[in-house]
Amino acid sequence: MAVKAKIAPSMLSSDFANLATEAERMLLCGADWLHMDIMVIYLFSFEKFHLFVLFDYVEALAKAGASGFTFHIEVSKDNWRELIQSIKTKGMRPGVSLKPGTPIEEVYALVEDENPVEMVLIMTVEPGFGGQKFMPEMMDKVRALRKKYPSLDIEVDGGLGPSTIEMAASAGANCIVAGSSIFGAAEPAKVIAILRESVDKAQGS
Ligand SMILES: O=C(CO)[C@@H](O)[C@H](O)COP(=O)(O)O
Ligand SMILES: [Fe+2]
Repeated sequence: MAVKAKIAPSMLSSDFANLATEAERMLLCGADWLHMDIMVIYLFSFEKFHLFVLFDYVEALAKAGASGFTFHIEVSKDNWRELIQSIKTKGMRPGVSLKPGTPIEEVYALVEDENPVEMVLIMTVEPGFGGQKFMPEMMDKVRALRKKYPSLDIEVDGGLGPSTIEMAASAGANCIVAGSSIFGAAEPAKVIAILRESVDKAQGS
């Protein structure tokens, strides 16, 4: 079953002093979603972090009008069921993300649960900052996931642009996060169109 292309400019590469204007500009350029990374530096214990802070963010993001909330499996191993439920209760789409070193098998339970995530985000760089090099070896994870779940939204994030999109799209990714390749382009609309065409072609739509 073909899945729809979703192109999501990563606001981490935008002009932070003009976020609203940048967001509007991306939507006018054809973006489907806006991708916001939230990185929390915590100075207390890991357990306290995931018990209190993560759920506070669900509340805050819902209030701010987010349509989806994707959490990292690495910090949610013990409470992902409650997290998915609270994201859905707040009217957002739940997604799970995994870092390059995390095996893809770790998210299968979340996709197959009776109250499942609706998207899996495969990081194609180490989380942290924009402008890093795409990791092609992550495409094995994308292929494995697409083979198992033909209609799942599979997102990739990190180093995506016109020179790497073929690898991601042909492996089966349909949701594409791109920061520097879009915000650094003279014509962002063209880059968004190239990313979309590549996904559409691979999906046969
Ligand atoms: O989550 C992250 C980085 O941690 C990303 O969303 C980057 O912001 C993507 O930027 P590019 O690699 O596309 O420049
Ligand atoms: Fe990101």
